Amino acid sequence: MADVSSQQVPHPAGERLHEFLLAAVRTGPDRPAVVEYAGPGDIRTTSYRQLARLAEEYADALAGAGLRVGDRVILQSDTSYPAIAMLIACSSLGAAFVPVGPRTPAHRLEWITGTVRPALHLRAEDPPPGHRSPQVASGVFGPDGIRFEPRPATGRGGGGWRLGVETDPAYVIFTSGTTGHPKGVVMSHRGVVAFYRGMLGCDLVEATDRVATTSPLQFDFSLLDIGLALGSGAAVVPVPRALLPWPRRFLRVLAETAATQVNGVPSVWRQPLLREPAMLAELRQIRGVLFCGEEFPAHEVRRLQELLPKARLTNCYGSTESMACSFAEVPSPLPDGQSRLPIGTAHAGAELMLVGEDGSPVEGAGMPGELHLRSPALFLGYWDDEPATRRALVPDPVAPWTGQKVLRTGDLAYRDDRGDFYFCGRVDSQVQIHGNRVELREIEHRLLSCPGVANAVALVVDDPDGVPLLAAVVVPDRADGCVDDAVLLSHCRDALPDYMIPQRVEVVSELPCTQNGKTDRKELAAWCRTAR
Ligand SMILES: Nc1ncnc2c1ncn2[C@@H]1O[C@H](COS(=O)(=O)NC(=O)C[C@H](N)c2cccc(Br)c2)[C@@H](O)[C@H]1O
Repeated sequence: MADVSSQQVPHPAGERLHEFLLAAVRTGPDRPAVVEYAGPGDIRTTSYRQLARLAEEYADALAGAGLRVGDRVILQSDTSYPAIAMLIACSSLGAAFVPVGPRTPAHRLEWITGTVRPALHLRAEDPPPGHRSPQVASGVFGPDGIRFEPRPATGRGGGGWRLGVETDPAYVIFTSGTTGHPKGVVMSHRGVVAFYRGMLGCDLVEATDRVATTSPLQFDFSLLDIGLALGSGAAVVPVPRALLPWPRRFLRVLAETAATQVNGVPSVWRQPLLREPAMLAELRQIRGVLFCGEEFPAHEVRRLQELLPKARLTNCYGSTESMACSFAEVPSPLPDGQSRLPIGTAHAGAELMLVGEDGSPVEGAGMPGELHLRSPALFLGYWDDEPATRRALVPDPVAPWTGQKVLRTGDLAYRDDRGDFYFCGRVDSQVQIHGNRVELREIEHRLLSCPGVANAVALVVDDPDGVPLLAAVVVPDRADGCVDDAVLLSHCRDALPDYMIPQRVEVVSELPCTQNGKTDRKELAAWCRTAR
């Protein structure tokens, strides 16, 4: 029987993902590891011992089917007890898992399959009808084991047997790529565990906590939640994704599972804040809220702080190429007039620095620069894409002669006089409007500060004659769904130069979101081109 919890104590610096995630099985085998909401009044709890046992069962079945170190496994599932056991099993065999959502479009699945050439495609039980690559062995897995269809050939030829090591890929996550094809971010065991160790240094969670995760498995935020909970000896609470759009059902899951920490992108809070504030305020057991992925509008942060005064809000910043890299506690209450949240400084063991357009470090407070990250948690590279990797992992601007590579984030930020960083947009979201350099985020912050506005995006769209113009898409925070354009534009004129005043205002009931819950700016730009 494969022993995934690795009884021998691993070298403290040499842990792989499964050893990190199951370490608590030695100190509290019967403590809850996963708490699942199966319906009103139906809460199912799995202990660390049970999780380790299912992972061992999976690992034995996968090894018996010929899975080897270095193989890739497509893991098509939401976050769940079996999915967590499966990623632990893959890790123990040295196989990299490639998480994809249950409803991944066929062409995307085909692209990913053709790119990573997986040995196996595993789908959670009762999967929705979807794409299957006939040439890839596949199986369905659940709490009772794996059912292979048809059973993959065992003992496949070619390639020698070897031990898995910490520098091997632990997973490959596909993120949207500017080339129109997704890019595979390859993270090693060493990188993930280094990130987890840095995160645990922030003391965000205790062993008695229950960490609700609202992100899909293919978004590495879910892997943060799993590592944060299991690495702390606490429990993971997967919030069923089908319930997320319904605030009352979402909040009921948090209540019935007694979640004490709730993690997710800012947009998961928009509807509960607007439609169920009283129900949210009753969740007094929530002592922590962690969010990441994009800026959380300040007025929504203030509202959340009013409703959950005991909760510690943490703004987590980072990109999939390093999982994340900073965890900043949000001041409570957020000072009046402060519209930006700090992203803080890098977690222990990593360092964020600003680099100017001339490639030299930017030191002074208030001076903008591009964030670069020096860290042991950097990704190995983009799968089979050396040119893209070289653009992301660049020579250390401070000491290029050392050969150390740092991550060029593409994010703009500045330091305050205490040394905390503040995100201020993407390098590529700087646009030129009639020759003027415009930072779209600056316009968005002004729009968001206008009374009656719940959310807003500024973007450049071409008018019918192909001339670029500045558009604002605004979500009202009033039930009547109205926003007075004149008031909005006058509010902008009070603070922005003429060339930054939106030339077009569209009002929508809500903004389109990506699979990961972030505002989908590409979709919005396409919509603006067709609107009117
Ligand atoms: N807290 C912020 N304020 C503002 N802008 C943010 C924040 N966190 C990101 N971003 C933006 O999102 C970009 C990256 O996008 S990404 O690669 O899809 N990854 C993500 O969003 C999620 C990212 N992997 C992540 C973040 C936290 C925890 C985990 Br675990 C994972 C960054 O480069 C930033 O532009």
